[in-house]
Amino acid sequence: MMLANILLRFIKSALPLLILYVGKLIIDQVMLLNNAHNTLPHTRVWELLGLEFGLVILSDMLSRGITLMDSLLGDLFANHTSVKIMNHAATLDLDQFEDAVFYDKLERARQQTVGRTVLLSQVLSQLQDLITMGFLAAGLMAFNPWLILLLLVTILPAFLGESYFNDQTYALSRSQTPERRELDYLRYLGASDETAKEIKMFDLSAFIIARFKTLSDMFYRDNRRIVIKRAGWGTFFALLGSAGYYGAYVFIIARTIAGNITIGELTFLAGSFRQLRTLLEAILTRFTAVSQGAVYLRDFFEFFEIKPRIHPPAKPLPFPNPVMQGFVFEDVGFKYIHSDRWANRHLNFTLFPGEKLALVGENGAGKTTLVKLLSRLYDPTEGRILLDGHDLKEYDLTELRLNTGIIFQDYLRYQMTFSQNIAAGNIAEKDNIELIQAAAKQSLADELAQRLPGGYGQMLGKRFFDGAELSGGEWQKVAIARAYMRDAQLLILDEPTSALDARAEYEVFQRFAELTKGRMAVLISHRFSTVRMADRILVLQNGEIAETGSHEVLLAKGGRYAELFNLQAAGYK
Ligand SMILES: Nc1ncnc2c1ncn2[C@@H]1O[C@H](COP(=O)(O)OP(=O)(O)OP(=O)(O)O)[C@@H](O)[C@H]1O
Repeated sequence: MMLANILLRFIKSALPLLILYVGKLIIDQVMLLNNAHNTLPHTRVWELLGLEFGLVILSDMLSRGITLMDSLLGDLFANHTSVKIMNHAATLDLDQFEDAVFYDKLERARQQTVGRTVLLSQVLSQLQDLITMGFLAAGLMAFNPWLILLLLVTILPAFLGESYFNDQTYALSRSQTPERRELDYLRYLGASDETAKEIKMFDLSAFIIARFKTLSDMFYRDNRRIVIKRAGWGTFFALLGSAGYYGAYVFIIARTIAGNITIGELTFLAGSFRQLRTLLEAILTRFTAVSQGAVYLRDFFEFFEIKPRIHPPAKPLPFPNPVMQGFVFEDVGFKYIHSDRWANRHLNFTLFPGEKLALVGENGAGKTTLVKLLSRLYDPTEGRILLDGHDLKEYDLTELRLNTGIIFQDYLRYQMTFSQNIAAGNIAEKDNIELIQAAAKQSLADELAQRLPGGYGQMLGKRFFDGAELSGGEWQKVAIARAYMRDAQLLILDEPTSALDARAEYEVFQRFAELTKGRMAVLISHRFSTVRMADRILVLQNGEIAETGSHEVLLAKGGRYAELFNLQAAGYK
């Protein structure tokens, strides 16, 4: 399609000169026939007119074909780049997403797919117009080369001016990316199904709108400065261009009056000149758009230059099945990107095959961070994690993920069907309805599906038509089912039961214990009724392990665990 587009444009670029030249022949012929003494037949002039008509029709048809291909190519380009961005984003690490600089890049790259679809056709049009100009200029050149020079000298400042202002606009918009992100966020806060409840209750809309207005006014003021300057200089340069054009026109007319050239040549030259000027203007305007597009394209490529830091080894070890020795943490420490604080430090423990481990500790103690390290969402800043005697980094990442079932406290509520929400735990099995139902039974989500009008095909969430909204605990049951979708050797539940009622939580964990028999499991919970079911408990404090042992041992010890346990127990007495 691209090649056909180029070919059509190339053919079309020769037509203006041809049409003008045939026009010149027609006028010269008419002048000849007008001569009173002439007795020549009229056929030639009609032939020429027919030829011109044919050329104009051809030019029209070529234009249609080019527009059609531009629009098809533009759509393909937009789809292709969106997919490329999503694919690349999928390869990147979790901590890269948690970085504001990265987010800005992603945001700017994303904008390219929407805003730059016409770039391709603009570049091609630019080439086409340049070739047309080349043809026209060759015609002019035959007459007087100085005219071309005059035209160039008067038009050049405009090019330079435009490219200067492009850089300015780009620099400004680049510096505004964080604020633009905030603007988008405010727009979302101000009008979205997820935020409406709180915004209404706390009456925050005036506050949000005021902030939005402050930011958008600031953008307006910054942009206005450049736009006004650009308009001023643009007008001046355009005047210069027109002066050059009319200077040349005066010259041609003078020569015609003096009888040095024919009327046909006058129309040809004046026509070439007018077209050259129109073309130059078009090229100039497009030059702004193309060079703006080109500088923005840099963001696009910058995004693709970001490479993930966590990658699979060249020769990965096969994932052990079954795991024989378990996971060993050797003095593991971890700091989040841009943070000076250790979120985890000096972690030394083993997760044995078949063991149920519970992590307890106050908010921010480092429990979630520990399981993210265990599932290799992050690599340790210091120390290492071994699986069956080999560093976790030596295993294939995909296999490791497949062998780890993890449900986070901030799991996603997919605005998809009930069964898709469960299948998210192992999307390869999305059509395996038996497996989905079995997983739902384990997590108590099955009863819920029976009550929904659409059953397993019921759309969940409020975003799409006919979606059913679930309660917090109901969503959790659906999310927990995801953990049972894969035959993972390590299951991690990071507090996904906090919204379950007491009976449901008890049942969920009973089943969890049964189902994970022989497999490794890590539970994070603030409810000691749940925690005490674990074989062993790690008590985390400020990112480090303060105590470890079974519920009974830790209670008898009378340390931190006993203190937290008694605090909670006292509330129930
Ligand atoms: N993505 C992140 N970027 C930077 N710092 C983080 C990030 N996530 C957590 N932290 C910091 O790391 C520390 C440990 O957080 P973590 O989420 O592991 O705690 P937690 O024990 O799971 O807490 P909670 O009981 O509240 O879930 C906290 O002080 C937190 O501020």
